[in-house]
Amino acid sequence: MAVLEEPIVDLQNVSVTFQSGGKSLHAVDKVNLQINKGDIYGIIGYSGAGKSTLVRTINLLQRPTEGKVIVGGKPLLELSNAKLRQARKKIGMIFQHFNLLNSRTVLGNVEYPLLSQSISKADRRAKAKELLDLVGLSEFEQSYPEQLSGGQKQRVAIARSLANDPDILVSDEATSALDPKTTDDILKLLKRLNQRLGLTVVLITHEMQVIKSICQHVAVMDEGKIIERGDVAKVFANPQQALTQNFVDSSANVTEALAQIKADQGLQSLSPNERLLFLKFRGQATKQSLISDLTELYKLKANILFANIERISDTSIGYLIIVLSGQSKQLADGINFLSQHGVDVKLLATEKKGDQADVKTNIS
Ligand SMILES: Nc1ncnc2c1ncn2[C@@H]1O[C@H](COP(=O)(O)OP(=O)(O)OP(=O)(O)O)[C@@H](O)[C@H]1O
Repeated sequence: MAVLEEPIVDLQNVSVTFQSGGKSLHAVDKVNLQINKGDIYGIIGYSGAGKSTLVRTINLLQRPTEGKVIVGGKPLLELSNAKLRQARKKIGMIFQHFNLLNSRTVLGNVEYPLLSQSISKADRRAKAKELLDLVGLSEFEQSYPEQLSGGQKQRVAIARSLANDPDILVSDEATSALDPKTTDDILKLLKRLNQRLGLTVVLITHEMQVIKSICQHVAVMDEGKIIERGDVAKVFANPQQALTQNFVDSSANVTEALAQIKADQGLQSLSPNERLLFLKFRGQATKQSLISDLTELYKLKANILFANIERISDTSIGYLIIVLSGQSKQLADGINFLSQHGVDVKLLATEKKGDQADVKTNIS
């Protein structure tokens, strides 16, 4: 759905400090975050970055130590308990482990949030059935959670989170326990709900694929702070922070390939006229035949150990890990040639000079 220029979530200077063992831990540190109505906003970071703590301030499941939490124009910290309860109903939440009631049927789980509403039993039932239909689980209304797969359980949790017609859905690692195909199905469902119901989705994850597949905007979090944010394609196509770059690299399986190459004994046989290189191509550089130019212009041979392309919106980032071999002057000239053509070149390993034929590596 179209994102409106109207913040539905407005966190101003929000901090959460925990006291443990006589020490203060700044789980969230003076964060400002505005999320517009209709957006699908992803927050990415490694474990412990503060993502859960931050999103839990949106419905005051976690009260901030300082700052303002304004949701739908209302300053939540200033509301009476009754008004806060009403405001919270407009913020649905789903979790990694679904949090379903095992003693209740699927239908019973979806009806549960409506029990405190003053609506008739028939209307409550009709609403729950409608929601189960929306998430594609009508046939399972009399089943119990333990009879369902992980993906189905998450669909029940999504239906339940929609019972009070929320404006915002907060997803706390909702796909982390699911396999890739089921993850994809759940993300598509969230996208469909965003488009059909105009639901604003705020999701946290440690996986870039999740962000790439449905989010319009992203914030990268580290040590309680947002270190980079913006349009998903812009942030990931041109990361300004090393951590953001790490997410892009691991999404392209580069991190894994580097670890494998490091562990590989074949690396030990690098000879003095060989260089192990990590090349990153972006923009124009992905469209040129630079590797074959190395052979023609510098008589160098390139043995490709790993190749991949990460597509982010209309930008491609190419990754190559190669062993380049040739005479040392030409190796230096060839590497220079690549750099001059906009390729990011990292020398991963070279034979160590001296008596021993050890390999010196830069793979981190
Ligand atoms: N109730 C609490 N009391 C004390 N420390 C806490 C509490 N909740 C979270 N923390 C700490 O705050 C920091 C941020 O935790 P948080 O769960 O928000 O991170 P996260 O990015 O969501 O990571 P994860 O994905 O592992 O949950 C961590 O160091 C965590 O141990």
